Amino acid sequence: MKILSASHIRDLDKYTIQNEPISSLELMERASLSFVEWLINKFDKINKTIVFCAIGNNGGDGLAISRLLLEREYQVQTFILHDAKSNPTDVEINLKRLKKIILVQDIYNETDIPDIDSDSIVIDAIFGSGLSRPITGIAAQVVHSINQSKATVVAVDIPSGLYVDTYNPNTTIIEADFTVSFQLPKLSFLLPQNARYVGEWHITDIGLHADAIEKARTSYYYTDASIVKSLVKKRDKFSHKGTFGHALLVGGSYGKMGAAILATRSCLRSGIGLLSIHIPACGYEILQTSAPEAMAMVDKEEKLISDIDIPDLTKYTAIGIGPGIGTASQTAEGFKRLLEQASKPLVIDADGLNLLSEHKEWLTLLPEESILTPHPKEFERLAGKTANEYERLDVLKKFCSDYKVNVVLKGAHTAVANAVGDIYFNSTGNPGMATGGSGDVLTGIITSLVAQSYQPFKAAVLGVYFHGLAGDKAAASKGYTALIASDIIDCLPQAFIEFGL
Ligand SMILES: NC(=O)C1=CN([C@@H]2O[C@H](COP(=O)(O)OP(=O)(O)OC[C@H]3O[C@@H](n4cnc5c(N)ncnc54)[C@H](OP(=O)(O)O)[C@@H]3O)[C@@H](O)[C@H]2O)[C@@H](O)CC1
Ligand SMILES: [K+]
Repeated sequence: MKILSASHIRDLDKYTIQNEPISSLELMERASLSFVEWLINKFDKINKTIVFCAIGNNGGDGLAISRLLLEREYQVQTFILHDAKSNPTDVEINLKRLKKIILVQDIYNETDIPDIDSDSIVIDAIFGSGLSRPITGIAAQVVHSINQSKATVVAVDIPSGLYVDTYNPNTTIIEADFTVSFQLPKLSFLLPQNARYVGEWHITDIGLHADAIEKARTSYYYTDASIVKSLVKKRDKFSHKGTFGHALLVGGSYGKMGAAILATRSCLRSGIGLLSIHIPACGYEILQTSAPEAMAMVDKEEKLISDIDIPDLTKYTAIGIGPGIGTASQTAEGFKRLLEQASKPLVIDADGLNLLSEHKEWLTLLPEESILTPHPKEFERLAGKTANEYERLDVLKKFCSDYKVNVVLKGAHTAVANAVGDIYFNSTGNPGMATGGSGDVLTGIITSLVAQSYQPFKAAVLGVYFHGLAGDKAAASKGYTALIASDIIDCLPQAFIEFGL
């Protein structure tokens, strides 16, 4: 799915009305109906709904939602906040329609704000994607009352006060439990700093013009199943193990062989043809017993990786390095030599990233299109601090462009960025995956996909998606608390099978 800016959404709205047999009023009705259907489906029992509207189109949705709920015999109280401007026509029509059924109560000042019962559902239809400045005045007081209440809050399209795609310095924002958004996810939903405002979010399809969505230019995407389907390559019956590449993984040190093993096992489970592992000598038996499908090469050092003196690097179709290697000076030397010798993109994780942030001058040695997989703290060490997560996206784009690399910035919606400024936010995964070794599993998956000749950025997008999907399948049987990294590997087959792979 594409993620569009507020102005693109406005254009899309206009284009749909001009090019489809639908009026703006009908589109408002369709959006409102999709919201009501979601709400009724979600809550078995609805005691009372309190709908707060302003006079933009988001408020118009609120008025139509009120009517649709009343028609379905739910108890509804509707409040409307006025400002000096006249209402847009569709809002005016919906207000008239609603006033025929119930009394719509005006809010002009603080005394007009109702008490909000804890067992009610508040529907926030104050401001939507047309918010153009921070909320002040009486609207801000309404937002505070809603936030202070114990009621369940469901936002229409976007929590009032939150911008679609830019940073909110002001904090007068609805803290919704749920957000039901129309057609496309909004950039703000994907940034952890907004989680407390957005709550659990859902998208409803309101039939905005598909061609216009297709043509809209954006650098932000939400990696869903349809994107994944368009990227994956099926195996044909004449393929042999040479077709699926030969990966090299460099990992492990004394006490951290587990990281190398996890990456090895996930790489094997992700379709690799052949896999060689370079490990410290102490890891030889561990590796041969826990992953007999892989070929082991040992370092001259017993407990750590030093030389990475690997003959004929060119025979490997991908190289992954980092899991469990530590940051000893001999390892750093070996890592640097690998950077100098490698001509194909590398996949770099964990201690590999720490070595890079300790030696930033090595960033220029990275082969083009390499994939770095930092979590936010590691990224901060590599690229510097940022004031907020919107700014971090800009820094992420610049970093990728400066060094011509791909970065997988890990998080709840992992962001995969490339050198031309595209960012794909992931849709799979769960909090149970924040567990030791999860990152090593991801390194193995991405290395495997690069080795199978997926273009590195696509390999990263797919790897992140399948890692999350396997994690979701693991969580379905193990739950979040008990989930461990090996469970993710165990569920990779199911994740691939879901896409016919
Ligand atoms: N996308 C789609 O296809 C569809 C969209 N639909 C719905 O439309 C919504 C977008 O509607 P919208 O553009 O009318 O914007 P919305 O947020 O309701 O109000 C903006 C109004 O408030 C004003 N205003 C702004 N900030 C303010 C502030 N801080 N304090 C006070 N006033 C402020 C602003 O005025 P101005 O900026 O000109 O001063 C303007 O008058 C969208 O979220 C969705 O719910 C569906 O109905 C159908 C399909
Ligand atoms: K809203």
